[in-house]
Amino acid sequence: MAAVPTLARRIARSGVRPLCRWPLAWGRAARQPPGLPLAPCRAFSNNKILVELDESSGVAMMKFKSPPVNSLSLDFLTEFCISLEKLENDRACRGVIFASAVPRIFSSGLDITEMSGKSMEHYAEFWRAVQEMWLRLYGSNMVTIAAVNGSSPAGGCLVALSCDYRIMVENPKFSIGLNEAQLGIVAPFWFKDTFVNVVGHRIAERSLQLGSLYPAPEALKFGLVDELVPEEKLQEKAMAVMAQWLALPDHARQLTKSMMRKAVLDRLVAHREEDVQNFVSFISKESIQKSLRMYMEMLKKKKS
Ligand SMILES: CCCCCCCC/C=C\C/C=C/C(=O)SCCNC(=O)CCNC(=O)[C@H](O)C(C)(C)COP(=O)(O)OP(=O)(O)OC[C@H]1O[C@@H](n2cnc3c(N)ncnc32)[C@H](O)[C@@H]1OP(=O)(O)O
Repeated sequence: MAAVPTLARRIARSGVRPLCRWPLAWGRAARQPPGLPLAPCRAFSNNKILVELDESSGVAMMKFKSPPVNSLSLDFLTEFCISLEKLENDRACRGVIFASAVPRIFSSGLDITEMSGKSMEHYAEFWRAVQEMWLRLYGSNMVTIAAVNGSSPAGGCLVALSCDYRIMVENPKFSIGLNEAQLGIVAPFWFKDTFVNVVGHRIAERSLQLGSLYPAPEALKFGLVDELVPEEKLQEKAMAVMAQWLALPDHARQLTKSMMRKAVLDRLVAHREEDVQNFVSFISKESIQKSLRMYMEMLKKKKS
C-alpha cells in the first residue's frame, strides 16, 4: 500500500472552495414558498464538481461539471472523493443525489487518456483513485441516488450502479452499460460484482462479454435502472425517492446496506494492491494500448 498516501496527498492539496450560502442550483429559490426565508443551505465546489447541501432536508445534490463528457480523470476522481468525504463527515447530510451539469452525458466513464501512453507509476496512481472512488461510494452510509441525465458508459455506469437507486431520463438516445469489452479491455472483478448485485449473474455475464450498452428503455426492462422519467421531472422524482428512503431510521438502513455490500467491498480491500498490479500489467501491454488508441481514433472519426 506504499503509494496510497499519494492520493491522500492529492486530496489534502486540492482545495474545496466554499460558494455562497444561498445558492440557486437545482432551483431551490423556485421551490421556496414566497415570503419565507430560504432554508439553510451550504454549497461548495471545486473545478469539476458542484455540491449543494440543503440542511433542512439533509439532502445534497452533487453535480458533475467536467465538460465535454465528465470523464473520470485522476483530478475528477480526487475531487469526487473529497466532496463525498466532506458530505459523509457532515452530520447534517443523510443523502446525496448525483447528476450531471453537462447536457446529454452523465459520465463517459474512466478517462481513457489516463490509461494510454503514460508511465506504470501513473497507471498505478490512477487505478488507486478509481478504487478509492468506488470504495467510498459503494460503502457510503448515506442514501445515494443516481439521477442519470445522460449517457453513462463503463465507469459512468459503475458510478450509477454503486448508488442505492437509479433514475434515468427516458430518452432512448441515452445509453448505459459496462461496455469495456468493446474497447478491448475487461471490467475488473469489483465492477462485475457490483453489476451482478444489481442485475443478476446471467444478464451480467452476457452484457459484460458483449460489452453491451443499453438505451434507457432497455436498461429499465432488466433492472439496470429502477425507473425512467421525462428530463424535466428528474429532480422532483429524485427528491421524492430520497424522501421515501430517508423516512426510515438511518441505523437500520445503514446496517442492512452494509450487510448486503460487505462481501464485495471486503474482496477489493483484501486484494487492493494485487488489483493495482493486475491493472498496471494489463493496461501497459502493447496490444491493449493499441486497442485504446484505435478506440479513441474511432471516437474522433465518428465526429467527422
Ligand atoms: C485480467 C484482468 C485484468 C483486469 C484489468 C482491468 C482493466 C480495466 C480497465 C479499465 C476499465 C475501464 C472503464 C472505463 O470506463 S473505459 C471508458 C469507456 N467509455 C466509453 O467507451 C465512452 C466513450 N465515449 C463515447 O461514447 C462518447 O464520447 C459519448 C457518448 C460519451 C459522448 O458522445 P459525444 O457527445 O458525441 O462526444 P464525443 O464522442 O465527440 O466526445 C467529446 C470528446 O471527449 C472525448 N472522450 C469521450 N469519452 C472519453 C473518455 N472516456 N475518456 C477520454 N476522452 C473521452 C472524445 O474523444 C472527444 O474528444 P475530442 O475529439 O478531443 O473532442
